Amino acid sequence: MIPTHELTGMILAGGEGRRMGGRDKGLEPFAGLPLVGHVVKRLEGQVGELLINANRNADAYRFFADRVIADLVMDGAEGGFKGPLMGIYSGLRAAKTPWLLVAPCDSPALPDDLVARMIKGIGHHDIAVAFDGERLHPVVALLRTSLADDLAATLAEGERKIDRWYARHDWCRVDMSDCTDAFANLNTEEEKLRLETTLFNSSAKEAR
Ligand SMILES: Nc1nc2c(ncn2[C@@H]2O[C@H](COP(=O)(O)OP(=O)(O)OP(=O)(O)O)[C@@H](O)[C@H]2O)c(=O)[nH]1
Repeated sequence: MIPTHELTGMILAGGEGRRMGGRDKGLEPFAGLPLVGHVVKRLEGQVGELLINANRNADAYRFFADRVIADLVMDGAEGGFKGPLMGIYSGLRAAKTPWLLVAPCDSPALPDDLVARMIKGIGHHDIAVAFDGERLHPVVALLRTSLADDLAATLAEGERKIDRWYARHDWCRVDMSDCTDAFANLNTEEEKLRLETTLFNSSAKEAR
């Protein structure tokens, strides 16, 4: 089992948010909190250091994390916004622990016991990826930070697909088919409104 002090948490919030009009999705107000705040609640206290990976508004994100990191520049040729695999790489390099747990900023309903499930599910593998019963969620993953050099080489080859990089390694799925709804993510204003209503309704039901 991976102890908390050997695990860094990182919330990916480095995207362009094009489908949200170019807004910084992690800072979008959602059910009373900036979106990223909901994901912070799922991870805090269950990881050692908590990082947020963001390519803008670092000052705003700093409030929510121990450290804010931007995407690394590869060979002086690339800046941010090159996709989430670049964010994962930046996290693998920034983490001071043997393990990194990654979660996206735009999934506010992730399970409260996400960290425990991922730790239990990884067994002796090097990468664990959440599986909702139908699809994999490559940005919900637990990884060995010693994979950073390999990922650097893979990025240098031009690879940007997360699942293709995982497939080169000893990886496993972590079954979360009992909580498919937890992986709802929001990309557009419409999805944001719909999910906000769903979440508010469900908490109202729970309160009764
Ligand atoms: N670090 C980093 N994270 C990214 C990048 N692109 C996407 N992400 C993150 O990956 C997760 C999924 O992102 P998407 O919804 O596919 O992309 P997005 O840029 O947020 O939104 P769109 O531009 O509408 O596709 C989110 O947590 C994003 O913040 C990137 O270039 N760098």
